[in-house]
Amino acid sequence: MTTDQLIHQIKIKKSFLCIGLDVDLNKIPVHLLKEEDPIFAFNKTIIDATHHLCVAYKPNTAFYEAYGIKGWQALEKTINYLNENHPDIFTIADAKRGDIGNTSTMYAKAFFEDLEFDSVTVAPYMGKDSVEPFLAFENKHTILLALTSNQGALDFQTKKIENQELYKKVLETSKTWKNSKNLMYVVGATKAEYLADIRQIIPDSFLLVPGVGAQGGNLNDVCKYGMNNYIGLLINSSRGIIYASNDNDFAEAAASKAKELQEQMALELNRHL
Ligand SMILES: O=C(O)c1cc(=O)[nH]c(=O)n1[C@@H]1O[C@H](COP(=O)(O)O)[C@@H](O)[C@H]1O
Repeated sequence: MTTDQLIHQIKIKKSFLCIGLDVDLNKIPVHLLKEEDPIFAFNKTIIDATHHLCVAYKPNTAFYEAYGIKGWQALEKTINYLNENHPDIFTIADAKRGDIGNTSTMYAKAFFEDLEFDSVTVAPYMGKDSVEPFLAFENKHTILLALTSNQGALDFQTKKIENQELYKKVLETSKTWKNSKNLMYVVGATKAEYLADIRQIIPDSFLLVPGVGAQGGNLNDVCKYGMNNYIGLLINSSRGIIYASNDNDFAEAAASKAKELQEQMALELNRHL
């Protein structure tokens, strides 16, 4: 999917919500555990109930890898279900990969060619030659970790080297890489106060912003400092939506939480556009 198509979807749906499909078998309704593939059954029901309220889904691959081959099969079924039934929805493999060049190429093939995701999250730590193999794929997006939502983000990302914070160096340097137009960036919703500075360096790029809901990030602050002329935001919530209830009404409860966020986003879009 191209960025223009994503922006078009945001305008149609009045939503820049990304729903995180972080499936934990200890948290899903017990009746689903009787299904042949409980993870896919859960995802399908959540997708059916929420697809009109969001523009993106983000399965975090850890939650699938943890269940071995069955988990990976559930991930494959989930992306196939999305691509067949909702081709207008942007898909993110949250895998946080990145390695020496030939290995990164294989990671990119796994997520872009085999599983056919639109994007993958990538760590910048190994530098240019670890990220460019992902950027080489046409109409696919590499979402680079810039400033993450967790406490440990302060251990390295905000530390200064050569008088500049490391996360700013990541943003600036990555702009010089081949096919950098295919980059988006992760900035945690818990770090909204940094967004004005971030927008100075990357005014036009899309940001994936996780951390509203369970981690306490504020949607209004993120929009105030992070939204640009192309909207430029995908705001993710995982647990706050998919585990709104662990009873028979889990899909309705998820849809209602997603709708709450979508309505706030519609207000922000009205204010901004
Ligand atoms: O790359 C991510 O998506 C990510 C980056 C980050 O800085 N913080 C962060 O929470 N995430 C992911 O976003 C999701 C947040 O989930 P909830 O806290 O349940 O909404 C998880 O899949 C995290 O792995």
